[in-house]
Amino acid sequence: MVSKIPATIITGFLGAGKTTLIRHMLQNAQGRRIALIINEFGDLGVDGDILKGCGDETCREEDVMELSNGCICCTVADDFIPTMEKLLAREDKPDHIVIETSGLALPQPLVRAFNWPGISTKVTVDGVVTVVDGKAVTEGRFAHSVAAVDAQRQLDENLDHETPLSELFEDQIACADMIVVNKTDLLEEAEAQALVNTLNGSSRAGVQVVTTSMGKLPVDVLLGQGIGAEGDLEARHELHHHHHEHDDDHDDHDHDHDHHHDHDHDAFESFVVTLGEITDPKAFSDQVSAIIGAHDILRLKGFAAVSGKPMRLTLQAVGPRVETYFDQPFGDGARATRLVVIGQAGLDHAAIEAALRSCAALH
Ligand SMILES: Nc1nc2c(ncn2[C@@H]2O[C@H](COP(=O)(O)OP(=O)(O)OP(=O)(O)O)[C@@H](O)[C@H]2O)c(=O)[nH]1
Repeated sequence: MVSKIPATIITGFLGAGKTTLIRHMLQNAQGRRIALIINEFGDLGVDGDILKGCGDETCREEDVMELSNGCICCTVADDFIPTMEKLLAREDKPDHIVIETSGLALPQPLVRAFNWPGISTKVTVDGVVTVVDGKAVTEGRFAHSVAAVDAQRQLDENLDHETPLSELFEDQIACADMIVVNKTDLLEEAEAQALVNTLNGSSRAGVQVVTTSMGKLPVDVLLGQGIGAEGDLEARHELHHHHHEHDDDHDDHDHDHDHHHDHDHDAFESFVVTLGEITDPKAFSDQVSAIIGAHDILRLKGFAAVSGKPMRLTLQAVGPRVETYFDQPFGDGARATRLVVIGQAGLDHAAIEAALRSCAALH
C-alpha cells in the first residue's frame, strides 16, 4: 500500500499571520520536503513572493504553487484540484503539502475536495490549522465577538445574519483542528488567556488552542497531526449550524451547499495601486496608516520602490498597523511601488488611490 501524502491546511483571516507562520515552518523544516499551495485574495502575489524569496533550500521556487483565479473555496474544481493533480503527478513527491488559503476562504469546501476521486487515494488532510490575529480579535476590530453577536441576535429577532467578517471567523474556527492565537507580543498575558478561554469554549471538543507570536511554533506541533479531516466533515459544520438555530433560511439546506452558497465574496473587494518611487519610508507608512483608518481598509500590502535603494521595501498593513522591511532586490521588472488594497465592498477606489498617490508624491 502506498501511504498518503499528508496535507496541512492553514487558514485564518486576512493578516492573521499565515504567511509568517509558514515561513517559520519552512525555515525549520528539518529536512522535510514541503510543497506549498498558496491562494491569495487580490491580484498581487505578495505571499508567494515572500515565501519564494525566503532563500531556504526547503522552499525551492518550484515547490511554491500559486492559485490566483479567485478564492480557493470557490474555485476548487477549476483551480485547486488540477494544481493538486499536477503536484501528485511529479516524480519527486513532497513529504508534506501545506496549503495557505486566502484570508477570506471558508476551509470546509477545501477539506471536502480531498474526497474527490484521484485525490482521496493519494493525499489526506493531516489537520486544519486556523491562525487567529489575537490583537485584532481582542480589539473586536473585524469580528464582533461570537458571544456579543449571539447576545445581539437574541435581542433582535430580525437580525438573522452576522457580519461577513464574523461569519468567516466562526467558520474558520469551526473547521480547525488546531487554533493558533498569534501576535501575543501585542497582548497582555491576561488578554491572551481570555482569548484562549473563549476559543476553547467555541471550538469543537479536542481542538488544541495554542498561543504564539510570529507563528513560531515547532514544526512537529503543526505537522503530523494525522487527523484525516476529510473523513470528518460533518463535525466541522455543527458549530456554525448551532449559531444559526434561529435562522430559518438555513435550516432546510444541505449543510455543505448551504455554506458554499452563503459565502459571498462580493462582500469584499480588492484593487491594486501602482505608484512611482517613494523617498521616505517612515513618512510614507505613517501616511498610509492614516489612509487605512480614514477608509476602513482591512488589509494593504505590497512592495515599494525607495529612491536610492536597490532593495524593494515590503509593506504590510493589517488594520492601522503598518510594517515595512527591505526584503530583496527588485527582479527584472520595473522599479515601481505596487500595493494591493483589501476591504469590505464599497471601498472608495478613486479617493484611496488619489490619497496614496499624493502620499507617494510627497514622501
Ligand atoms: N506584532 C506581530 N506581528 C505579526 C505577527 N505575526 C505576523 N505579524 C505581521 O502581520 C502582518 C501580516 O502577516 P502575514 O503572515 O502576511 O499574514 P497572512 O495571514 O498571511 O495575511 P493574508 O495572506 O493577507 O491573509 C505582517 O506585517 C507580519 O509581520 C506577530 O505575532 N506579532
